Amino acid sequence: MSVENPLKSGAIKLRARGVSVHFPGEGQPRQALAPVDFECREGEFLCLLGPSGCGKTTLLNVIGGFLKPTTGQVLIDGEPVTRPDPRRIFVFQERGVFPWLTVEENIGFGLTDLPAPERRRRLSHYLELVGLTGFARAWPSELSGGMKQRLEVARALAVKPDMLFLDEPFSALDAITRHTLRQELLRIQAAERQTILFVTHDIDESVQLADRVLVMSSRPGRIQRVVDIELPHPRDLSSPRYLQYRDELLDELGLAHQV
Ligand SMILES: Nc1ncnc2c1ncn2[C@@H]1O[C@H](COP(=O)(O)OP(=O)(O)OP(=O)(O)O)[C@@H](O)[C@H]1O
Repeated sequence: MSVENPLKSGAIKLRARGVSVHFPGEGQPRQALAPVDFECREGEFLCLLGPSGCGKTTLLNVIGGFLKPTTGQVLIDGEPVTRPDPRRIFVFQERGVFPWLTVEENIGFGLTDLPAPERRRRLSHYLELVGLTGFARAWPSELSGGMKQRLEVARALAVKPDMLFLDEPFSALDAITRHTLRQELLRIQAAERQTILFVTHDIDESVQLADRVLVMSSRPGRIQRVVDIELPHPRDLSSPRYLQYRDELLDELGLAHQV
């Protein structure tokens, strides 16, 4: 079945052109990222998929303005990225929430400039969106790992970022929680129409979530292939088309037919 992807004609939000990164090494600099070129459209869910050490985080750091590339540039809304921008929010696996603030204080952290009624409205909207209503006054230490991760997503969304970057946000969680949070992220994205760049080394995660998967290979990291996942949501994880995409990506990463 072929599903026309409306994102294919949307405006380009992010454009990476010839982005490469060398880190200083013993002797000569080590190339972590070969020149990469890609685009991400408004409202798209793009996954960067690749093995450990292929440069996914390095690329994300360049896109976020935390790291200057050795060559090339990243443009967001046509503007070169030169430094971190509070309109673009990162969610990392280990970054965690602020343990000294309650759930609602965590979500409200970036909202202090808003008038009180709007702040209250956002707090209750995002508490509800991530299923934490009833835990507003709880401390992070009273939450499970999955709830903390939902809190982190709520905190990121509450400031209404124009892009969301997620670096393996669910990888420390158990398989069931991970699966649930992926569903929730998709539900939230459908409601909020966020543009999302999601880093993962999990093939299933990428097929379950992405509109497009950029498959990366290592040493130096490069974009090996771009795969459009033309499946409607919610995705049936046992459908022949789903399994076909999964096999295709396994094959692409050289993991097919291994025992
Ligand atoms: N600050 C740094 N200095 C030197 N080398 C670095 C630095 N950061 C990353 N590297 C190297 O760059 C390469 C890519 O690392 P990166 O963390 O981007 O990979 P990754 O794909 O995100 O890996 P993982 O999935 O394990 O998080 C690795 O070989 C790593 O050792």
